[in-house]
Amino acid sequence: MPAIPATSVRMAASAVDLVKVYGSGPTAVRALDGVTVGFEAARFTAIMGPSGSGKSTLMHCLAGLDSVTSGTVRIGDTDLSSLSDRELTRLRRDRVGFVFQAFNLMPTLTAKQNILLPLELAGRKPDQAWFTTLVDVLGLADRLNHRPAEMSGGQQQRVALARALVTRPEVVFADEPTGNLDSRTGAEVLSFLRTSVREFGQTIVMVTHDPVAASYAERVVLVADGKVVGEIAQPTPDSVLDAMRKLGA
Ligand SMILES: Nc1ncnc2c1ncn2[C@@H]1O[C@H](COP(=O)(O)OP(=O)(O)OP(=O)(O)O)[C@@H](O)[C@H]1O
Repeated sequence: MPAIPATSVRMAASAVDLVKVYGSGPTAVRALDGVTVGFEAARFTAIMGPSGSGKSTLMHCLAGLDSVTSGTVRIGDTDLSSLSDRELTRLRRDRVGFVFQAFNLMPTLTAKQNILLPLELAGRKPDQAWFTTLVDVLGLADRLNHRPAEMSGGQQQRVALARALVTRPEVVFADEPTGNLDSRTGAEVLSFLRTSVREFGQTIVMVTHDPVAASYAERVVLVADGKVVGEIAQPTPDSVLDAMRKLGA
């Protein structure tokens, strides 16, 4: 059997020479200026950088939520530019999960209905054991029949996490998932994200401004002026803060 080279790690999401320009002419903004970066499967990576550096744009392009000006984006081995709009919609639905700062739950649906919505839209049957695991680990068992307005912010974000993971997506993109939470509730959400990577092999890519939140990740990718300018392995709040200060953030 041929040996697998030590360098062959599986990328859940990647970009090569990614450029994103908003607008045209003198007012054009080069939000991403040639980004090449990979996000390994079953790893928890944070993206950090000063305000306006291109973090959200990078994540939106990786997730197929925004078009790219040039360069290549892949989810797994799939080049997003090779997909029709319909195929892209299906890829986002079936292979990617999203968590946003504003929980984006459907107000008229119960927690359970919100969690199961992605499967419903895909016409897929829930894996009952996986659903129960998610609900238990997230402590949502006694909230399943509540509507979002009847839940705290932390509970709503836990429902959003369950919804993002229920399809077992190849990668979950989280945009400031703790931005609207107090620090204790935020820590619970971050601990769950870490658990989902360690115990369930989930891949997480998270944009954050918070060095403490970033320290839950295994790796921090630093972005400045639309470029990847460095990374930190096994980040701590101090090492992240230090790197951010050097970027002038
Ligand atoms: N839809 C848009 N149209 C025009 N310019 C945009 C658009 N979206 C983002 N930009 C610009 O692209 C650049 C990068 O924005 P982006 O939101 O990706 O940065 P960010 O690092 O996520 O910022 P923040 O930390 O403040 O959320 C900024 O200069 C921003 O003003």
